[in-house]
Amino acid sequence: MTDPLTVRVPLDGARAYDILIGRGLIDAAGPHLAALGGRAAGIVTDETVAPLYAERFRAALERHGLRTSVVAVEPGEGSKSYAHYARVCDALLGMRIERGDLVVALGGGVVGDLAGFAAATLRRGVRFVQVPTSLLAQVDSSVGGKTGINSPHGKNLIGAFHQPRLVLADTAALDTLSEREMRAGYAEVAKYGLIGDADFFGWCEANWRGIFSGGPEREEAVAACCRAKAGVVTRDEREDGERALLNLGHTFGHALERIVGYDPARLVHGEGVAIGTALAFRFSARLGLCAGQDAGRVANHLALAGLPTRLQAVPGGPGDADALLDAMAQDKKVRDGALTFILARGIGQSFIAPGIDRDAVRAFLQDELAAG
Ligand SMILES: O=C(O)C(=O)C[C@@H](O)[C@H](O)[C@H](O)COP(=O)(O)O
Repeated sequence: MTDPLTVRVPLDGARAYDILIGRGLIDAAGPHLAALGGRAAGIVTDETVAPLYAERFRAALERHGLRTSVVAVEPGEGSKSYAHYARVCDALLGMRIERGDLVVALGGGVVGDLAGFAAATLRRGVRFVQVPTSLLAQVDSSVGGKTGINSPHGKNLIGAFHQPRLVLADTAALDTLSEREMRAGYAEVAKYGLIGDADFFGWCEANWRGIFSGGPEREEAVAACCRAKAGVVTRDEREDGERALLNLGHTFGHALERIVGYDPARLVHGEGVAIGTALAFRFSARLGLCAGQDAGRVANHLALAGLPTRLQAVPGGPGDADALLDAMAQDKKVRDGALTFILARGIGQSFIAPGIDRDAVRAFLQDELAAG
């Protein structure tokens, strides 16, 4: 393999860590994990990823003296549940994973969030490594230490901040991703441009096909997103301020995921984010904050990449405006009962907008639903 790109997340002292990005890192993982110390690695994965990579990954670690065991959950958001969390914790305990050992997430965002939460709580905290195998996890969820599971009340409502010690993003793993999962991850790539980097969004408009097809644009995009996220997380690790910007599109998106019961046949996270991002821009335009032209440009680009941008695109329907508002009421950004949205003054000019009036949101959603 060629030398991977490295992005540093410069948190305090020993909590700083590297994100390595490149093709072939799954097979080359041994020395990187062995260098962290520990005798054993408890690998958490899912039943789609396991047959593709688990044996190769285990062999790579065992060649470097690590004892390995694997627990695989069902693929999909449904595994971010109390029942699966308990199963994973008990499996890791059954493997005798100690505090000095490693819990490793080998998979997409669901596996990373679930394994990370298990690592955060097992023996009150075991060291954790992310080996993300989806675009979404490589550009976003594997970095920054947000871990957790869903509740019937809403998305990611039970969780902990637990930073990984290392992230290995093997971009060759994306070659086996379905077109749909690739698109879903791309919604988070575009998000980084829309939050604070208009040039990066322009670059995405020109280069997104290369990310999908596995050209050098793929590593460039993963590194650009990780660099942006590393900066935000280092400045505001626990989301007291700026980090909330990373939630662009997520207030609407999480509500949609809850409405479909986290059913991946209807909606996956990135699709919810794509619809939510288009809505956030149209809502900003309606409030007179950003030009309608910008909202149109965002929706056009997401649609060109094959992503949904309208509520009506949710199979089985998105519920009515009140159902959506009800789902949003449990958003973690709610303060004193009022909704906080991430809105935009233009492309690359997102900002945190607290105290958003529910009636304004209801009227907007009703118009969106009526637009057909
Ligand atoms: O890392 C963050 O901070 C994010 O908000 C990134 C999001 O894209 C990601 O989906 C995150 O897991 C959502 O977190 P939540 O706090 O809104 O549940």
